[in-house]
Amino acid sequence: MAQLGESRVLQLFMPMLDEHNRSVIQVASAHGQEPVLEVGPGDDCAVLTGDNRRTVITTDTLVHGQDFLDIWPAGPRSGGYEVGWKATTQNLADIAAMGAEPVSLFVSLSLPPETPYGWVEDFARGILDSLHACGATVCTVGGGDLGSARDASVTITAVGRCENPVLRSGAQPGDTVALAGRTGWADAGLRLLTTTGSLDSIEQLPSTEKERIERAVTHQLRPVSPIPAGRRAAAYGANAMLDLSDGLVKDARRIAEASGVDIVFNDPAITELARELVPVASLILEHQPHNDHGDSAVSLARECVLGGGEDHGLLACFPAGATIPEGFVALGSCSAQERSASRILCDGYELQNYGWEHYRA
Ligand SMILES: Nc1ncnc2c1ncn2[C@@H]1O[C@H](COP(=O)(O)OP(=O)(O)O)[C@@H](O)[C@H]1O
Ligand SMILES: Cc1ncc(C[n+]2csc(CCOP(=O)(O)OP(=O)(O)O)c2C)c(N)n1
Ligand SMILES: [Mg+2]
Repeated sequence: MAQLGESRVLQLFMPMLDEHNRSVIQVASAHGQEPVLEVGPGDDCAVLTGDNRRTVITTDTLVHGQDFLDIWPAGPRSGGYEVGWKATTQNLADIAAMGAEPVSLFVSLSLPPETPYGWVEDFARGILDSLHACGATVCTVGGGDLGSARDASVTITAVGRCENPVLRSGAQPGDTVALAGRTGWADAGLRLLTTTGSLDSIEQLPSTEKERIERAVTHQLRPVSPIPAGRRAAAYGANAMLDLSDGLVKDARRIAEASGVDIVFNDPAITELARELVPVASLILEHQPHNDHGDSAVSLARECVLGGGEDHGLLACFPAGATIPEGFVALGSCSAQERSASRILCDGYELQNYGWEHYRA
């Protein structure tokens, strides 16, 4: 990067973004939609054209050392491709969680000068491939910024459009609580990447187990959020929704507190979510025998499901008796808040202290 200079670095990946934007605008106009990006990268600002819908905007940052590692202890890397992918998914999920359609991304990238220039090409490819994998079919890249920093970091701002935003505060007693996408897999992947030593040994495992372990690692490095499910939830009348970034219990509590309800998960639904993770948990335990909730693979799989962040599934509350849209699985229901603070329960027990906390000592 230091040898190329800023404008040559931009020239490396801008054609890729311009081509993407042109094809998105073509797809949008073929569907009778107004092209949302009137002026893309290259001027002082992007210009987005309006339609009658509301605009939703969010921003999220990934920092080397805190959110990803260049080389993980178990061997795999988070290069430009993985960082671009993950930053994109994380922002798309927040847009989808409002019941909105992502229409443009703004990408601010700070890199150490010694970063190899291939990194930024991979980064741009990662953004575009995440858009594709998540089903964000009409999302352009409106622009961004390049800078240098000792540690790599990326901040993406995403813009979306919707008719009626689905907030966290609308859940009602009696609502069905349902999940689209996954929970627990990215956390299992993080544990595999950081604590199990080399992953070479998985080559000897039966193919179904090997496939699950690879799936967990992939969910940490390149998470996929079911973006169209957000708009579907809104169309089916969802009262509240958010994306799971910090863990099922912690994020469910955000809906519960904002709405003034309790949330009660069904134990069999949670057990079912954890089932496929049990063999992955076994491998983690071979290398790291203790966890906060006991030391059996079953309890560790459950801990990942309840407390693991970064899968960016969508948790939505649907009115009692409403049809749950395709792609969502019912996990429980909302009930009237019984105490002074909202509670998250499962099978009569209160669930506490699960989830990711940035400033934990
Ligand atoms: N530095 C900040 N300035 C203003 N608002 C912020 C800041 N950091 C977070 N927020 C707001 O606090 C809320 C929670 O943030 P966050 O946990 O990052 O959301 P999410 O998990 O959906 O990405 C969001 O509405 C966000 O806009
Ligand atoms: C090196 C490294 N350490 C720890 C983690 C785990 N981790 C980092 S951030 C996070 C939670 C989600 O991130 P956040 O920025 O809070 O997302 P938001 O809630 O803003 O969408 C988790 C589980 C990681 N991915 N990489
Ligand atoms: Mg969110």
